[in-house]
Amino acid sequence: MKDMSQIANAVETGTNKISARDVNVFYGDSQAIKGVDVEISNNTVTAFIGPSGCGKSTFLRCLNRMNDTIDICRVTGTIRLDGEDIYDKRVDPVQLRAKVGMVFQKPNPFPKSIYDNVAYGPRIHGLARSKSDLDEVVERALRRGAIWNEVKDRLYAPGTGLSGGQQQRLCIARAVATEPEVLLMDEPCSALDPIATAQVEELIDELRENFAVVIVTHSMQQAARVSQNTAFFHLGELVEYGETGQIFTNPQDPRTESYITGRIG
Ligand SMILES: Nc1ncnc2c1ncn2[C@@H]1O[C@H](COP(=O)(O)OP(=O)(O)OP(=O)(O)O)[C@@H](O)[C@H]1O
Repeated sequence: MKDMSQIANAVETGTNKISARDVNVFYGDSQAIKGVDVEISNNTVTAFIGPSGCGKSTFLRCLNRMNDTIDICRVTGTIRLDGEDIYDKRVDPVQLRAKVGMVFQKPNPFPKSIYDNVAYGPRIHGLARSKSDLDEVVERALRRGAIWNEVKDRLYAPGTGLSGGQQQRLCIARAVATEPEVLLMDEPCSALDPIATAQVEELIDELRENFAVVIVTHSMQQAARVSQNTAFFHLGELVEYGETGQIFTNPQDPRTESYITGRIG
């Protein structure tokens, strides 16, 4: 078993955006995450992989305090964003989630127009001073979501009327509209067909220019295609963390090797 400081220091590319130390998560009496240490780099896609139930989504939700919304969930340890403890009592979780945006497994546009889906966050966070400001914010976000060309002539049509892949890119546009610094994606392609998946994967690669992206995926091929760093979780532990190429070609822990060769999971 690797020393935790070795795991924490295993990835040295880029600057660290998020630093987690000794994170434990409990649902009631049951422990879902055990002593996780990890550094998430800026301008990098970090993939969380591991068998079903190993805690990937639970740990991802710690990074923007989405677990706060689950009554029986308790988080201990320290998670810092740019050095600031995100669990400090003075941190407003709503402001935090504007900085650390999230995209879910199933595209979940609001029952509003395409425009209003994207404008929602900037409006509540006061990011636009006028209608023309807001128009610009919406256009920039839709361009970053790689969906502008498909929707620019129907901005006032309902977001729910788009195809699944378009809805997911709309949700990505909605998440980036508040100018977050980190984008968390929980299996963002699992409800999409291969063409829409390829479009979203291409988009993820572009997004890392501006954000730290963390993606939970069941697909090792996807992790290999989109990420620079990979963290392998097993039974609530972070077993191995390193450059994606190294994790897939030269894993150091036998559990990682078993998973990537299909023997567990
Ligand atoms: N809201 C919840 N209440 C109670 N237990 C939960 C809750 N959410 C997750 N768990 C438990 O925590 C553990 C980790 O679950 P989690 O969903 O984080 O794993 P995962 O690796 O993301 O799984 P999957 O790949 O299947 O989505 C599991 O044992 C799960 O049953």
